[in-house]
Amino acid sequence: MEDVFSPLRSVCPSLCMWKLLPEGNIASGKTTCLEYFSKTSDIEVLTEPVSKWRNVQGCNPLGLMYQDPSRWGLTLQTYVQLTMLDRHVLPMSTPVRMMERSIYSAKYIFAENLYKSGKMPEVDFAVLSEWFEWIIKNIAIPVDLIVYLQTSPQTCYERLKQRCREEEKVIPLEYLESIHNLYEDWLIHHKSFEVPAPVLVIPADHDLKKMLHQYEENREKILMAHC
Ligand SMILES: Nc1ncnc2c1ncn2[C@@H]1O[C@H](COP(=O)(O)OP(=O)(O)O)[C@@H](O)[C@H]1O
Ligand SMILES: Cc1cn([C@H]2C[C@H](O)[C@@H](COP(=O)(O)O)O2)c(=O)[nH]c1=O
Repeated sequence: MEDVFSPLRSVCPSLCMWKLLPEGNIASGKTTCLEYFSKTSDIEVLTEPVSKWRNVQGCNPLGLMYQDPSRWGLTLQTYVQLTMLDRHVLPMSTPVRMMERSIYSAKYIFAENLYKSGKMPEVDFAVLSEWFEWIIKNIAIPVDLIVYLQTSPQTCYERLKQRCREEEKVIPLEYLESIHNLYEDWLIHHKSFEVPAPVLVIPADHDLKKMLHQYEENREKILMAHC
């Protein structure tokens, strides 16, 4: 797709090409956040390709992974990595892009969790890791801001049950606690992996009304802080 802003960018190189990633635990409210900002003009919103993860050529790697993580974890995570990369490299057609999660959280949070919990065999993790390292070394994946929706695992557990996605019915609270801890170590405590962009933390245990209020309060920081 043609980059419609390229003539202007030669005059002003920093011209508002702003890529931000809402990140957070499962059912923390990322999609709801994206839906809210999608009403703003000149923003492109890329939701997570969960429908692909639930149906690739008639197969459901997400469902298979939750049923038998040791057998299907690599299958799912390989496909998540591919579909995330595909989204990262899409040419931008608006000055601001919000992309739900990233190739980074797929690896640093979900693949890591499978491996650390003993559910991904070492060889699977090694192969996935080599793919990941090759990608981030050879393909530019620019990110300007991470918006971390910080929730308690308990809140996510309640929202997850309310959303009631068939594949996720087997998820226990402990799984959300592990994902939460990995996110906190990565984005808050800086204890695990390199963080690819500055992080804006938004407390996200609140009801929808308060969340929308917080999004408005942070609108400038979220959308255009660099311009
Ligand atoms: N602030 C909120 N308070 C209560 N329920 C919420 C809130 N934000 C989202 N939800 C609900 O929680 C569920 C998960 O939200 P969603 O935006 O899909 O999360 P994510 O995309 O992070 O998985 C949905 O049913 C959604 O309607
Ligand atoms: C990135 C990623 C996601 N998943 C799983 C976790 C959830 O069940 C869905 C995503 O839904 P959400 O409501 O947007 O959190 O996909 C995974 O297993 N591995 C991954 O890398």
